[in-house]
Amino acid sequence: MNDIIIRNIKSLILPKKSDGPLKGREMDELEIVDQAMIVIKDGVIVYRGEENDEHEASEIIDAGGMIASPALVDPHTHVVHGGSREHEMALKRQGVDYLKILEQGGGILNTVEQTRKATHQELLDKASKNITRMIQHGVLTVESKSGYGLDRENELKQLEVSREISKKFPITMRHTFLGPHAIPKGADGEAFLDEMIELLDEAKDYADFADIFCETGVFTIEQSRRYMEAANEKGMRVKIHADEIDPLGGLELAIEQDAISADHLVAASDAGKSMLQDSGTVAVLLPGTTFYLGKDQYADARGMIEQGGAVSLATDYNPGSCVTDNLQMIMAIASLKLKMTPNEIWNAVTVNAAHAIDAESGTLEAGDRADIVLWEAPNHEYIPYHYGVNHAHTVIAEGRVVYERPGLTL
Ligand SMILES: N=CN[C@@H](CCC(=O)O)C(=O)O
Ligand SMILES: [Zn+2]
Repeated sequence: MNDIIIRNIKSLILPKKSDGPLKGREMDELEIVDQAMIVIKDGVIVYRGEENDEHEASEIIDAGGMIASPALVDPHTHVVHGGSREHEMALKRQGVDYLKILEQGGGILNTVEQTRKATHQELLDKASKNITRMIQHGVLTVESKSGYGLDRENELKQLEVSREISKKFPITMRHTFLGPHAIPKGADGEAFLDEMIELLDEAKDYADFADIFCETGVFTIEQSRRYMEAANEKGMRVKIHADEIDPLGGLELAIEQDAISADHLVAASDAGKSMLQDSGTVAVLLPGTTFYLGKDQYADARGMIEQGGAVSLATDYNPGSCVTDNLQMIMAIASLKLKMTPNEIWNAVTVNAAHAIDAESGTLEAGDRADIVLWEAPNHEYIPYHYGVNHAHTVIAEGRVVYERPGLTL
């Protein structure tokens, strides 16, 4: 006997299973099965496809004509941090630049102060609220970075909290050590980087990946290369915050260092974009950040896809440059500003996002974890179209309903 059958699914959205990320034209392919069902046993998929009468289960969920998909994957977040930075909103609107705020000791460094002050429990309680909202919005796989500690004690504290979240919630997590996220006030960049390279030996017991913020006034290409080489030598797969504001050649460096992902890429060079096709690096685009910083130039998703690259999307949830837990909002911005097609967007927040963090690919094959979302929407194109609201109605983690949208109490 199976545990659960989900019946009466209007359409089932199925990204294509593949060993690597979907690249170029493949990103526009999506299988849609109409009038579908999903059968689950012991938290894994037994069958998904056209509805039939061949299965029995102890529990039947009537999807009532909703659409279903694998749960979403958010492959770039800074969900563990202290404090908040709403006071920066006014500064930014007055035209003060994001990097200028950092240079003056604000921005990331402000969050560093607040994160250092916070206890483990305070960080856990705060991040739990964000994770709860992410789950309510249909996300069951999340990458989480450190980077607001900038010293041994506080970087490891962030990573410990991150690991505790994965025990507390029914989600899959990947943890990333982002020690070189900024240069602490008064510190020497080179000496600080040496410290962070040394810390990799301990961080690798807590984190799956090593990341660095390569940007003007933060870490140079040469420094980023030094860090990535050290991490690779220690057997850690690398990631990089690259070409977010200035075209430094971070994407080329990511590919040279066989990074699992290169993230941001708003100012990536044409040479870098053309190299994506033959690389194992996923371009993780964060258009919510461009939107939130009030900029006009977005990452060239079309150029990357048309040249055969693999593109993914993430919230980049963080307290300064993109304060949203809602990946559906990012799907809308990807449609409006990155000009990605609905199929590309769905692949970018499922299978390609999973490949960007080496997680299960979320294609609902038999044997896969039953992480599923029932969406109150007539079709998959509707979700990026009707923006800014939550379309997730029921979220199922490993075959268990963990969220159901509450109604009004009138
Ligand atoms: N750009 C660098 N790091 C984060 C922002 C962190 C912050 O502003 O607190 C990002 O990915 O956008
Ligand atoms: Zn980031």
